Amino acid sequence: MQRLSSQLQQSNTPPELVSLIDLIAVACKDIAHRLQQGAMSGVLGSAGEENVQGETQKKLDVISNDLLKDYLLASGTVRGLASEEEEGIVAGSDKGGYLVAFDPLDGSSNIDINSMVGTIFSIFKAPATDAVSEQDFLQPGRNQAAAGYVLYGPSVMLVLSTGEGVQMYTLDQRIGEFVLTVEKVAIAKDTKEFAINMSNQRFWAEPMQRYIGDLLAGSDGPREKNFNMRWVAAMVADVHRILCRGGLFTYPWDNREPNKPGKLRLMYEANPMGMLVEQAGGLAYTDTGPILDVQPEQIHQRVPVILGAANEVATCVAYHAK
Ligand SMILES: O=P(O)(O)OC[C@H]1O[C@](O)(COP(=O)(O)O)[C@@H](O)[C@@H]1O
Ligand SMILES: [Mg+2]
Ligand SMILES: [Mg+2]
Repeated sequence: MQRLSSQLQQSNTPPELVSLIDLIAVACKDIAHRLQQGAMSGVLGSAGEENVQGETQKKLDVISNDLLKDYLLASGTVRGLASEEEEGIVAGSDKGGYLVAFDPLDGSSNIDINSMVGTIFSIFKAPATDAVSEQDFLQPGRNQAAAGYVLYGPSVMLVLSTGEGVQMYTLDQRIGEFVLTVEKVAIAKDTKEFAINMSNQRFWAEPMQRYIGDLLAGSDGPREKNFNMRWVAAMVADVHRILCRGGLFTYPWDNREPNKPGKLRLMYEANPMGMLVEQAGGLAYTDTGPILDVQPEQIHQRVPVILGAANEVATCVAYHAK
């Protein structure tokens, strides 16, 4: 049985990064415990506040954010934090070598129906500056030192990349430790499964209308095969399915709010998932090219996302080039 920290110590991961990932794992075990207690822990429902993006915060969004913040800031390994639930960056220790961006609770509308949610994180090396600023975070995802998520499902799983492929760990509740359960994740290049919120169909741009239209036409259409569709409404769970059994996931631009480039956030949703998908042999694109090459302009920036099976992502992207 290979535990998370011993597995990381055996790889080329710097010791400070091992401690940081370990700490994120500890915070997520705490979040998992509160989720499992459900209504008994009094954490369900809305906190009655809005976050910086005008969305209602769930109590658990706030609790998960505070837990991660407290654990990480106490550690001394973190120079600064950025979170979906924090308007600006939060300064950490001057001696900390890393910056962490996170979505403390992804898919939070699933909490009240006891469905899957997760925590997504992205880690960069902190540049050598005197005082940490938002500018330090605005690095392309290609620079990530590590990225991953914890999925709170029937089992609690930590999925991680430090740039040497993607590993999956499962929380062994008997010993309270994440143990290695998948050593090398690989996404098949072709697929017959896609994930998109179909209720937004009439709002999509024309290339996405055409692409999805051709998938829906199945064996009678130009793709000459039938496609299945899934949508969990938690990116973390939809991407987990893709890492386990393949597929394509997209949250495209749509014209409901034309000024917003998409729904998903670059720094703590698209970038970390982009790294995992590329490290597993898939592709992760936005409308201008690979997600990991996007130069961020602000920490809460949104991007259209198309990721998963390499050949299918390339096909979808080609519709946009026509
Ligand atoms: O409800 P929709 O429009 O289908 O959106 C679902 C998407 O929204 C998200 O829940 C956004 O994440 P948060 O819950 O962290 O805001 C994604 O995880 C998911 O893919
Ligand atoms: Mg999210
Ligand atoms: Mg969230």
